[in-house]
Amino acid sequence: METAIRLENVVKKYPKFTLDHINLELPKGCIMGLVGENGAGKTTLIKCILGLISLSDGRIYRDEKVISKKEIEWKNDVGVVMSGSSFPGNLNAKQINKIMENIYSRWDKNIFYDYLKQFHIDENKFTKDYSTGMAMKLQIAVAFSHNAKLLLLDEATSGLDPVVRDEILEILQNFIQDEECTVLFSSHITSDLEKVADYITFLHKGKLIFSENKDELLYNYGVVRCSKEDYKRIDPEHVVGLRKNQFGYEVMVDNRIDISRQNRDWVVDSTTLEEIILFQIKGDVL
Ligand SMILES: Nc1ncnc2c1ncn2[C@@H]1O[C@H](COP(=O)(O)OP(=O)(O)OP(=O)(O)O)[C@@H](O)[C@H]1O
Repeated sequence: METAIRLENVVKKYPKFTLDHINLELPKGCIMGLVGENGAGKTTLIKCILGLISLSDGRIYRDEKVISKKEIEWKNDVGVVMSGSSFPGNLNAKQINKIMENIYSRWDKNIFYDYLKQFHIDENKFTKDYSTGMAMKLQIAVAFSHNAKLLLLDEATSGLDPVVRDEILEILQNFIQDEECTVLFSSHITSDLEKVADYITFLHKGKLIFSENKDELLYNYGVVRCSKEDYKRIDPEHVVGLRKNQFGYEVMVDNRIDISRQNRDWVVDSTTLEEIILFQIKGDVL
């Protein structure tokens, strides 16, 4: 499978935080969900890819070429939605359309106006009078209207109601029908990622914990509910998290099928992305 973006030993150091030697491949034609607790480094990673911040070390490749900030094509090829950023308040969507026509060589006014209609955005309303959801929807409309090949969405669906979120997930799935198109999508709404992501990348305190195919992840991971004695019989190599409660141990393992075959009387449940993350972040010390 071809790679859209590759990070090689990427380090970004801030005084109290380090994005720590990230090696990551984003395959073309896929949606990758980026998860992690507040402050895990998701936005920092997206900003590194966009070249908005300089790297302390490492390299980022696009189509196997090192990304240079000066590349004009790169700007045309990327659609970006960052939570917290917005258009100047004294502009309306009509004016934004004019500005974008001058910025993006492949800007498509018709697509933009179709999204405005779909998202119920009044083209004459100034963005200062938008609700949070509307401001996000406008950013999304812009990101989708210049025939980008890569979409980088940072918390793009936060603050949106379930109906609009669903619409956006559907748009993302349609977008990657073109095998040249790729999405990196950070979100705390793990159910959204479970619905649409092909890969899940998990950052924790600036480190990459895993980047895996979502279906394999959900197939392989599971929770064993057992006694302390049984817990000791599980290969520690496969234990990714542990919770103790009054009834015994809950152990997150990454070889659910093997364990349930080997121990037919054990309770081994399938799990969710949210559980996998919670076990890793909040699990008891192994
Ligand atoms: N310009 C900066 N100067 C210093 N520290 C920074 C800067 N930008 C980000 N950080 C720190 O880097 C860490 C990671 O922040 P980042 O925004 O990447 O996390 P995140 O995973 O996107 O979090 P959230 O889910 O809350 O958006 C945080 O501790 C943050 O304070």
